Amino acid sequence: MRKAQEEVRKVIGDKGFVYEDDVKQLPYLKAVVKETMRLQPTAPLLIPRETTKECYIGGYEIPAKTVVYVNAWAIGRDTEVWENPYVFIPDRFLGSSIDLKGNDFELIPFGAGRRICPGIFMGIATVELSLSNLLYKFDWEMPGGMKREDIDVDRLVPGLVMRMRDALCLVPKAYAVMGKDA
Ligand code: HEM
Repeated sequence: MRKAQEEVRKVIGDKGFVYEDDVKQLPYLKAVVKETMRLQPTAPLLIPRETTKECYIGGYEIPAKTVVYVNAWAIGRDTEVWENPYVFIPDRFLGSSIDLKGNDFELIPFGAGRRICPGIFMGIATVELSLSNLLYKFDWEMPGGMKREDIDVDRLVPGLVMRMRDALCLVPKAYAVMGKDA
């Protein structure tokens, strides 16, 4: 978090607010978003699909009208694709051409192909913009007595959409930004 925060505060300076156009100057923050979506894709099994006709996937015969799930969560943790897949390393995306747009099948939190999420650009922009402003404007601390080890990001409520079982509560401390919009 500290590295992403330093980046955004350095790039935005005293401007007072991070705007959509500024985000392209925040490669580390973008890498943090990708790395988060790799490890914790919002829809771990995407949206179920049904085959319209018999087909073969990876050598397996799939009859017509079969419901198929694509496990984006498992792909994001595949040891054959990712080095140290269980470790949160945003730097792996710096200088890498892997994006979120469904071109790179090892990272598909928005799906891929004809039924890819049509809200992908709005989704990415919303996450990047809100995260960058939250890091720009506030310092974040654990609530009294809580330690990093007390947070288990893999303790989840099962469902179509991934959500932590224990809500993550952090304490914001306003950071003085001396800008026109502050
Ligand atoms: C971070 C934000 C978002 C994430 C992670 C996300 C993720 C996804 C995923 C994984 C799918 C299934 C794709 C597939 O099966 O290949 C999907 C489908 C869809 N998403 Fe999103 N989405 C996000 C934001 C949005 C927004 C902002 C909208 C609309 C404004 C939207 C509208 C839809 C719709 C309508 C579908 C169904 C598409 C279809 O089946 O043809 N999503 N999304």
